[in-house]
Amino acid sequence: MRIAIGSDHAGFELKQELMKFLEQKGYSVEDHGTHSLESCDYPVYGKMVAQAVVSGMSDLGLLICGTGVGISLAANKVSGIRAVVCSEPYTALMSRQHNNTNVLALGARVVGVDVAKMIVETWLNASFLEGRHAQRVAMIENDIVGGVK
Ligand SMILES: O=C(CO)[C@H](O)[C@H](O)COP(=O)(O)O
Repeated sequence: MRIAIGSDHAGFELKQELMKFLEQKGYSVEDHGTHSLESCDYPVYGKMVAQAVVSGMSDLGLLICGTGVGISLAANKVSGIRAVVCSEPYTALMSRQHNNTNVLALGARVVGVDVAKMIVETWLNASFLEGRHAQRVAMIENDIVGGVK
């Protein structure tokens, strides 16, 4: 599986840790930056990783900023992206099973390295349950709720 990863300066150190973790587990990781602790703008990395996923270059995306919020908002602006911010594994699991999320965002100022690894592993090992959830995700994708677009 190919994973696109990106962060701003606040998420840089956690990104480096998670890249090592994922590579050790045999994932192919594409690093979209940032590449240092120098202050930078999270929307740039959110968009790059989102585009890698919707283009099919990567299967899933992993994003990290201080809280995970800004970078997930940026990713969710790209059509076809369903990004979730998680700070515990249960939401990560459900977001794959029920919402078919394709980007996971983490807050490096919120979760420690070990919890982050647990969240990432849970998310990657889960899969979409389809059934009733497919119809609901389609409503989001097509922006149709109650027949109103
Ligand atoms: O969490 C974030 C966005 O949601 C950013 O990482 C955070 O806003 C960066 O802050 P600063 O420039 O003060 O390091």
